[in-house]
Amino acid sequence: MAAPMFTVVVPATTANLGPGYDSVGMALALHMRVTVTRADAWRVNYTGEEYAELTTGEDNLIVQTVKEVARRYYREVESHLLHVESDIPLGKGLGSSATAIAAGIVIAEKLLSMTFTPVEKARIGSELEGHSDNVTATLLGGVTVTYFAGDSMEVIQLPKPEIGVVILVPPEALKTTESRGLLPADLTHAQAASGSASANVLTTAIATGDWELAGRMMELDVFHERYRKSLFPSFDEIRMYCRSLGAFGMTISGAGPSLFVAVKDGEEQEVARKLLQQFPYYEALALQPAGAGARIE
Ligand SMILES: Nc1ncnc2c1ncn2[C@@H]1O[C@H](COP(=O)(O)OP(=O)(O)OP(=O)(O)O)[C@@H](O)[C@H]1O
Ligand SMILES: N[C@@H](CCO)C(=O)O
Repeated sequence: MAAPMFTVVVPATTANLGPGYDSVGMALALHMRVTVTRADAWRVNYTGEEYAELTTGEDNLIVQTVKEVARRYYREVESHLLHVESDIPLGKGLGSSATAIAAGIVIAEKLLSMTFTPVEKARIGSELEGHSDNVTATLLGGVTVTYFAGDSMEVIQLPKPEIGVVILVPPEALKTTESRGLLPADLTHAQAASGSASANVLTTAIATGDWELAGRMMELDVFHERYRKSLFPSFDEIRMYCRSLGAFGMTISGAGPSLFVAVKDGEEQEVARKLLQQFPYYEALALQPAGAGARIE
């Protein structure tokens, strides 16, 4: 068998952070690793039971992304074996599909000997994912704030925040398409103005490191939370309990079903332990944000 050529490391993400719907994402120090080896046909090997359900041939999302990037640049790409190890829960609101797309973009860039700018990568990823929040954060790392509409793509990258993170992960996955299907087609002008205001303050507070304020804004979403939260057991009780523990804020992670809790740096283990004790339905992951995005190791 041929020797491995290179390994791509890609971070999980939490998207939206409340009112930053489809725009704000944060990379998390929880990773997928994809090792690439020359092979006669495309094949993907997954380690671990959770990922065993995924397709392993040309229809796999990582492979499709590699081939789509090559097609867009009128290039041919040879087939490879991809060996995937991931600590990222699948379909649980931690950007697993975005990590697959980001891995595909970075693999294509390497195999085709191309160099994309960060914004080019974010644009390709957003077009494939359909929205820009988690795919930009997983590609670039830190916190990313994006505007993506048609031909227009704007990206602001903020450094890794100095906070701790707790992610509450329930046992059942929830497809993003299903969760998006719960959202209304329209909001009133007043609702849109309120959502825009809380998102503006959220991102400015993150940029200035004011997480007390950012955490309060995380809980003032009008775009999606009220339509989704009934799917997540004990949502309001968890929010109240997080406040009693001194957390900055709690909201849905991405499209759910996981929940994202922002806490003071260094308090994530203790808050995770207490949340697990109180809400044993959820697994509690104590994490840190990640400064680096998808990269070759
Ligand atoms: N490592 C991977 N390799 C190939 N396909 C993947 C991989 N990870 C995720 N996918 C694809 O993405 C789907 C899950 O995407 P979905 O958007 O529903 O969840 P998510 O990305 O984890 O959540 P969210 O977008 O809310 O953060 C899987 O069912 C699978 O089709
Ligand atoms: N912004 C997306 C994130 C999930 O991919 C949503 O909330 O549907």
